Amino acid sequence: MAAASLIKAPIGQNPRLACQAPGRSRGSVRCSLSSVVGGRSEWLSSCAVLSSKVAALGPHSVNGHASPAPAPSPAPAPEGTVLDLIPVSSLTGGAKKNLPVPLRIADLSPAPMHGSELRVAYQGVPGAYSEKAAGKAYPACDAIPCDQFEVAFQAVELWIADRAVLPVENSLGGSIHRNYDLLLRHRLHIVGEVQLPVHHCLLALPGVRKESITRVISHPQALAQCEHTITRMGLNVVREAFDDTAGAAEYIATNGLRDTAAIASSRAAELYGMEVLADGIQDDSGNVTRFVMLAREPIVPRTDRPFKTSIVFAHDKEGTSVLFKVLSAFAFRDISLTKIESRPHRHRPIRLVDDANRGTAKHFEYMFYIDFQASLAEPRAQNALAEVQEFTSFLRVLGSYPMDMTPMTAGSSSTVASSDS
Ligand SMILES: O=C(O)C(=O)C[C@]1(C(=O)O)C=C[C@@H](O)C=C1
Repeated sequence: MAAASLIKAPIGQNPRLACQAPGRSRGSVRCSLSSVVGGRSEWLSSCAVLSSKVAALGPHSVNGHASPAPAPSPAPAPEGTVLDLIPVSSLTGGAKKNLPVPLRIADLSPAPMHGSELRVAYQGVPGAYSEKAAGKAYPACDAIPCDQFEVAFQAVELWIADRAVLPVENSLGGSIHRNYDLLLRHRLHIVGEVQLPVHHCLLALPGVRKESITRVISHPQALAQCEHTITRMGLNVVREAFDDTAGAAEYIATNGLRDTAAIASSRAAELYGMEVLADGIQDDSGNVTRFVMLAREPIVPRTDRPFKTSIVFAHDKEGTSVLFKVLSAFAFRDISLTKIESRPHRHRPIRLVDDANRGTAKHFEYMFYIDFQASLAEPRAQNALAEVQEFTSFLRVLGSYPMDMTPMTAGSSSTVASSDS
């Protein structure tokens, strides 16, 4: 992929949740990104800050999506007024409206809302693959577009959304590292996974011919997934990264760009009045992206269907030798791993070896992410984790959730791999 420059996504027809600089909020959620970085106590206090910001927004909807957290509070009655003396049951009509509504069991339950009421945050604008993944994970949900992955996490934390559906890996482009980092920085739980066949199209404004295109814009993952096909098509183009695939199509349409094409879905073509110049341009017809479903509460792990468990761990002294020990804890119990990923440890970026090691070499410390095929309800998984805990200085279970068992044929999109909806 050619070096990519990031185009600032325009604020187009699609309202979406956005992170904005303080003081620039226009009906969207403002959030302090730096405040959510750090340890647990920092995280908790930052939640309080973010929650109070949402409360300060009042009972209005956010980009058209009602937020239940800051419910309209009744005007407080002055102490010792007549309201204190009248039994509630004897009040009718308007007077009753001013009294607090009793909490119901449903208000206390962390269980998700059902059916069309479930609000699901995704990154991108309508027509993005993430929107389709949200619909596959939670049919008939109210899908909430967010301009960044971080915003989707915060939308769930702040009760603006009930779930987030975010991509973590693709069969051609590999891992979406940003979401691995965010999983660690936030306290959401993985409650399901969904695999989506991704079928890319080359879109341009109506009447534009391939020969007049000098630039192709899209999400970096989509550019990577179509890299060879675009080259093979003989297009003499620069490739530039954009926030999301559908956003790239929208940008071309909004600005009337006749020298630029977007890699996006056929649904994005319909939504933004674009023409499909080429269909199925992903380098492999079996191109699949795996998304995870995130919630504020974990689901109860079960053993009556195939489950997957995702963990992240680190060790502050032994470095990568701990990896060998951890892998053996799973191997001895016949537990298969489906994914292993490493990310640099933020707070220990580079360590110079000391004199005793007589070297000048530098190395990084890593956080390791592992997905294994077992439910946390299984004793073998519990025993493996108990052993892993002995070897590691940090261990967190990101979630134990039903596996998406959809057969991976291009175009298939039937299974919902979640037991929480
Ligand atoms: O840009 C989009 O349409 C997205 O939903 C994002 C995304 C990704 O992040 O990988 C999702 C699926 C495809 O792999 C390409 C892009």
